Amino acid sequence: MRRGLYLVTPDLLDTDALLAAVATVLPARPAIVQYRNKLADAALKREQASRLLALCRAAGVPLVINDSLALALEIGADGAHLGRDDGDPALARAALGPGRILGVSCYNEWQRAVAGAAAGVDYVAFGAMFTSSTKPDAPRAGLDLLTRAHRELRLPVAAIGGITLDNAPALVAAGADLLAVISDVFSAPDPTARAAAYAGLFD
Ligand SMILES: Cc1ncc(COP(=O)(O)OP(=O)(O)O)c(N)n1
Ligand SMILES: Cc1nc(C(=O)O)sc1CCOP(=O)(O)O
Ligand SMILES: [Mg+2]
Repeated sequence: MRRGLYLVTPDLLDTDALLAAVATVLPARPAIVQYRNKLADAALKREQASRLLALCRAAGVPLVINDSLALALEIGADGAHLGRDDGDPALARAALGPGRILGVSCYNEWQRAVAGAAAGVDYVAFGAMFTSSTKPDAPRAGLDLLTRAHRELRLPVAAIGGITLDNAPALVAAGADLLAVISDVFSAPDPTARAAAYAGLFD
């Protein structure tokens, strides 16, 4: 897995608008795109995820599905991202096989990262690193968790929550390999340039 920007999609119900938004940032070669939509129903999620998969495949960028291992398997996505209520990572690893990406949310809990590593995940994610307008009530995680995970787990470390181009260098310095971002890229005046600037942090 490459280090770099980990783009998470905004909650758009207009599928053409969603695809256009992601197409705009793919030239910046994000390390991963995650399909996340908290507003869509199951049928719309299936349609959006399938069309995003085709788009990301054409660009050579892996697409990971948030919340649903079943949807990831159904559409043949490149992986799944599981939160606290999204199932057992060890079972997900077995279902995905070794070749696809599995990530877990660890919030501010070190033990979740240790358990994820034991279950064979491909990355562990900590957050919220900063106050997030997308998820204002997310508990905050310290930079020390990134550093500890970088030192003690042989896994890529993702950071999420309130990340901006201004605070991102501190996360990379602390040990983050992946910067998971929604609003700072998709709400930027020039999302392509903003995504490229994130990629530049890993040169
Ligand atoms: C890379 C990454 N890290 C954490 C999350 C949060 O996942 P989760 O806890 O399942 O919360 P929701 O995203 O479903 O609101 C994530 N999506 N991606
Ligand atoms: C989806 C999500 N999960 C978080 C966590 O802390 O687990 S924070 C978050 C929102 C990320 O969006 P933005 O880049 O706009 O802050
Ligand atoms: Mg989730």
